[in-house]
Amino acid sequence: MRLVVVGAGGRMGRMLIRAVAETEGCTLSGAIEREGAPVLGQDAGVLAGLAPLGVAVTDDPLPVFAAAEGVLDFTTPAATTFFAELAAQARIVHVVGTTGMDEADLAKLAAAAHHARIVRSGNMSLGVNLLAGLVRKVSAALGEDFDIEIVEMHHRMKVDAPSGTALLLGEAAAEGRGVALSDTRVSTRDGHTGARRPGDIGFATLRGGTVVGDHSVVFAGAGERLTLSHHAEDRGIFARGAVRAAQWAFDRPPGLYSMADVLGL
Ligand SMILES: NC(=O)C1=CN([C@@H]2O[C@H](COP(=O)(O)OP(=O)(O)OC[C@H]3O[C@@H](n4cnc5c(N)ncnc54)[C@H](OP(=O)(O)O)[C@@H]3O)[C@@H](O)[C@H]2O)C=CC1
Ligand SMILES: O=C(O)C1=N[C@H](C(=O)O)C[C@H](O)C1
Repeated sequence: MRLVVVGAGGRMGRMLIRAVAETEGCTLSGAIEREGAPVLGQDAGVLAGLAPLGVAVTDDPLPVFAAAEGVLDFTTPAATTFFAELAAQARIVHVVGTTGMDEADLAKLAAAAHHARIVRSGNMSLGVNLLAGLVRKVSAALGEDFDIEIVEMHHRMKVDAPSGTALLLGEAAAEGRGVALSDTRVSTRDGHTGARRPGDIGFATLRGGTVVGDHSVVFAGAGERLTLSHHAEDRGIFARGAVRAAQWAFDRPPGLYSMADVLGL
């Protein structure tokens, strides 16, 4: 499968180039960065710490998308909505790992999915998607006597909060209870907050150092506490998940899919 990596110079972009190069049946057919990026013109393989792959990083996605079968996109919400339109026009698979997208961004992805095969997830790892299933079950089993708090920590460069993974886990917890996360979500607490409202799903965000991604879902009851956690140690888990998602989506009809669909969970 001929795959393009957009945001090629980023932390995930470089991991994605490596994952494509290491996956049998996949080739890197293009690498895109934004206009003016310092890595333009560099060989994508060298950029990712590999031998040269003969693919130069460019800021012109049109000819690159036209010659590809899929695009792996871990960039920014603005870039992802732009690439979604191009991927839909080119009728290629679009794997979206970008987080921090708002309702308007998601509506644009849904529109593009009428023509494109889009796989989107706040976390492309097997472990987190299994964890989401466990959270859904535990949340359903325990009910509202147990308060749910989601704690996440990421590296100091992360720009969005709560993380896409925390929100994915929050959605799973809310589904387990049969409620909407939008009605129960509490993402900030400061000052005299009053007592915790029954049924709230709380989020706490920590940022610092080089943490790849830690998530815990705490179920706190009267006299006991259950915690389900995932610790990402290497960004390779997200990159390999993204390549797997692209291969899975190759022969699917247009639509918006999740990593749970890819993994058959
Ligand atoms: N779903 C998942 O499993 C995972 C999701 N993520 C998410 O992926 C996203 C990226 O994370 P990370 O790699 O750490 O971030 P980085 O900032 O390191 O990488 C993003 C890259 O995209 C580039 N970029 C921005 N705009 C454009 C554009 N218009 N065209 C081409 N390239 C562009 C940036 O360039 P520049 O810096 O020059 O602006 C940068 O190189 C985040 O939203 C993060 O939360 C991360 C890991 C796993
Ligand atoms: O920005 C990151 O680094 C990560 N982002 C994703 C998120 O927002 O959950 C996934 C992973 O935790 C790393």
